[in-house]
This record gives sequence, structure tokens and C-alpha cells, in this order.
Amino acid sequence: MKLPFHLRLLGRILYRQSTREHEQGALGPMCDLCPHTEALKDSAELRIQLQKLLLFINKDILPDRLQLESLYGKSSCNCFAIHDLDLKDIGVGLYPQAAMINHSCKSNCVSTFRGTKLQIRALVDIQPGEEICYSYTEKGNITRERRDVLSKYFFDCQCPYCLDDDREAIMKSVKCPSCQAQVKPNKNERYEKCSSCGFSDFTAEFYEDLKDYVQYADDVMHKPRNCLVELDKILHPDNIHVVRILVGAFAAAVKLQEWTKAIEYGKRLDRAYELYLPPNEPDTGLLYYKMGKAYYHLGDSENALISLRKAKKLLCVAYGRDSQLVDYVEDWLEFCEE
Ligand SMILES: C[S@@+](CC[C@H](N)C(=O)[O-])C[C@H]1O[C@@H](n2cnc3c(N)ncnc32)[C@H](O)[C@@H]1O
Repeated sequence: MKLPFHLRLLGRILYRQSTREHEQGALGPMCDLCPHTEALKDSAELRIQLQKLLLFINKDILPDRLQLESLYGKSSCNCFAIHDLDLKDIGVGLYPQAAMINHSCKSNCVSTFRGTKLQIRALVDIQPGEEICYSYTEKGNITRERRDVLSKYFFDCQCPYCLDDDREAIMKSVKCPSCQAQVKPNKNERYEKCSSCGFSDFTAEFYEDLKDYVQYADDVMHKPRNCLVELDKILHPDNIHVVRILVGAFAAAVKLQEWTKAIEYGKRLDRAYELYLPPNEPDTGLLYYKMGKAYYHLGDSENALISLRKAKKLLCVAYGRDSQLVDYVEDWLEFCEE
């Protein structure tokens, strides 16, 4: 068994505390972090996680139970996933000042990294007095999934995305079986009537098919390329299951250097990101960067330049003008301009 990142972090904190316990302030910045001990106490999660940790650390370094629970809560509710330049998770860290920032699924800031150095960067203009917030979860997921992740932080998110029923309905939209127009479900996830052609015969068989398609989309998440054709038969292109498959299909096409496919999927993703992500998100910047490279390989310098310029603009916001990623984009811009 491998110890998950957040438990490795707790192990390091415990070790550090045990070796420097008389040194004032060794873990001082952690004092202010919220531990959620009341909510965690007696929980199955705490019990299971501490059992795992105990398989790996020397019991002599353990503090008393109350302190252990508090350190567990402080580290798990306040840690940051550290990403590489491609937004892949490579570890977790504690950044006590940044941990003071609250969550919103529709955040006005983003956390990006230079190595393990965290930067919180504004994605949009922020007015004096306006709260800054970043997202603790994937913004492009449906509300139920975001709530699942957020439950470990012990609050109910009331951000504009969580209160936006229409956004949720678009994520679950299907194609009208009669005219192929977009049909959104009502609050009970029932499809009533197509507003384009008036079709309303959504039969039990339709719901059975839909269930199968959604299950299929989940099953093939890791081998996405061929199933898009299937999903496109019934799910609307804005449906979140289609979008997820597109993310995988785009990544696979880039990896396999299938540039025409990469552009096809990239264009569809561009629309989805515009629908579901707040402005200036790093994911959108990375999409344009990769599409720019794909256009370059296809010999389409004009579109390569357009994509790479958009990428540069967005990545300057999310990572900073002087970041390594922006340097890479500039190198590609130079290739294309030659
Ligand atoms: C990383 S801390 C953020 C700073 C924290 N508010 C504090 O004062 O220390 C995470 C905790 O803040 C609270 N929190 C964060 N975002 C919230 C939100 N949108 N609504 C309500 N509580 C939130 C939750 O208690 C959560 O577990």
C-alpha cells in the first residue's frame, strides 16, 4: 500500500513536531488553521486514515489523541494539491497564509505553482472589499460531484454555480430524439418537452438508454476515443459526460500526435470550457497552447498563431508573464512566425 499524499504530509508534520517540539514556532503558522475537530471526531474517515498512517510511522512520534486529531484536521482541510505545468497532481503542501482563502466553484483566483512555490493569482479584476476565493474542487464537475468533494471541508457551497440550475441542466442535456435540438432536464432529471419541435415522448426506454450511455461514458473514461461516436447519438455535445470524454480524447490525440483529431476535439472542448469554466482558467490556456502546437504540426501557421496568442494571454494571467510555461509558448510563437 502506498500512503496517500495528504497522509505523507501529516507524517512529515508529526516528525517535524517531534524533533523540534521545544523550538518556539516550529509549526507556529499551523496554529491559525481550522481543524474541524468536532466534525471529524469519532468519524470513520478519521479512524481509517489514522490506521493507514500508523502502518508507516514510528508510534513514538505521536502526540496525544486530541492533538493528533487536530493536526489531521488542519492538514487535510487546509492542504493544497501541488500541480506540475500540465496541471497533474504531484504532491500536497501546506501554505498557511493561502489556507486562509475560502472556496467558490466560480472563483476569482487560481492557485498555480512554480515548482513547489504556490502563487495565488487573480483571474479577473477584483474590487476593493470583494472576497478573494479559489476553487477547492473541479469547477467543471456537476454540483453533486463538487459537493461530494467539498463535504470533507464541512460546508455547503452557495456560490453562483451551485445555485445555477440552468448550468446544471445544460450539463445533463440530451439530443431531442426527433429533431436533435438540445433538451434540458427539469429539477427531477426528467426530460419533458423539446422547445424546438414540441417532442415530448420521452419513454421508459429512452431513460434506460440514457442510463446505459452514462454508464458507458464512465466505463470508457480511460479509453475515450471511439466512444464519442456512440455518445454523440443521444447526448447533447454540451452534456458533461461528453465533455469528460473529450478531455481524454484530446489528451490521447495529442500524445499520439494525431493532430487532425486533436484539433477536432480541441474545438469542441473550447466551447465546453467557455460554457463551464470562469474566464482566464489555466485549463483553457493549456488547451489553446496544445491546439496551437497541433495547428503548427498540420502546417496551419495562421491558426497556430491565433491559438498560441490566446494561450499566452491566458497563461500570463494564471501563471505570470515571467513563468516557464509562457516562455514555452513564446518559443512556439517564434517557430510559427519564422
Ligand atoms: C482552507 S480553510 C479556509 C479558511 C477558513 N475560512 C478560516 O477562517 O480559517 C477551509 C475552511 O473554510 C471554510 N470555508 C471555505 N470556503 C467556504 C465557503 N464558501 N462557505 C463556507 N465555509 C467555507 C470551511 O470551514 C472550510 O473547511
